[in-house]
Amino acid sequence: MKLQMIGTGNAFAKKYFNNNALIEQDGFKLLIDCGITAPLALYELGIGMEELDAVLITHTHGDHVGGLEEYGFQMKFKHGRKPVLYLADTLVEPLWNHTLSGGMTQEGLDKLEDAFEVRQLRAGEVQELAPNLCVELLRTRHIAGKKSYSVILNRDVFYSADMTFDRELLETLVRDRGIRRIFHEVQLEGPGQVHTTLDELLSLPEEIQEMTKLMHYADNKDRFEGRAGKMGFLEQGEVYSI
Ligand SMILES: Nc1ccn([C@@H]2O[C@@H]3COP(=O)(O)O[C@H]3[C@H]2O)c(=O)n1
Ligand SMILES: [Zn+2]
Ligand SMILES: [Zn+2]
Repeated sequence: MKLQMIGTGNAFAKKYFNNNALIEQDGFKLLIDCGITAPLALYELGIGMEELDAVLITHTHGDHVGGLEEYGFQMKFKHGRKPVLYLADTLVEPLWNHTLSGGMTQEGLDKLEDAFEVRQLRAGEVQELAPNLCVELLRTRHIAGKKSYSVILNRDVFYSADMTFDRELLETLVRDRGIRRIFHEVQLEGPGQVHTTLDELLSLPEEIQEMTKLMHYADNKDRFEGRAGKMGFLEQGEVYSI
């Protein structure tokens, strides 16, 4: 499986695109999150939106879903097909009613299913998306009143959604569920009210830090090079074999 971050920035980053990940397995391309900057980020990498086989979203913040209107419209009006959209069953209603309906509603486009081939996922259930690619959503804490789902890929890679620190979850995933790689969001400075701080991640056991790479960071990330213990930073655009 290959991972390429089309962006590694947090919601307010200007040097980095939104934290969205392109997963490739046996030629199948899955984009995890499609934020406001995703159309430009893909364009700069030379990847056409029509090359994506599916998009999966973790939660309904703009840096994770803000590019879906363009994606849906490009696919409908330029390519004449509905793109496949994976999301938790609980996000279908808020994604359409609170995010997309304003821009996308028109005759014949009255619900999410009119614009996308919607595939609902239930947290805690493993679902095969393509040959040799399965995912499981885990509900993780981000902001009160906002549902957010992290992703387990092929049963052994944990990709965090935006989330507050959850030491118990991370330790359990590694100890009991055989997770061998962790891609985790990070807030480099300040209190982690809705995100996980670098200091919190630095308090994890070394063997967990060694399997962890950081993403969703602020524009001043370079100041923190060498200050992330055994963890490294994911770099935007680079292709990783995972
Ligand atoms: N209670 C909140 C809610 C949101 N925010 C900021 O808004 C951003 C939305 O995208 P995000 O990537 O989840 O990061 C959130 C915080 O920066 C915040 O700081 N506190
Ligand atoms: Zn975010
Ligand atoms: Zn968020």
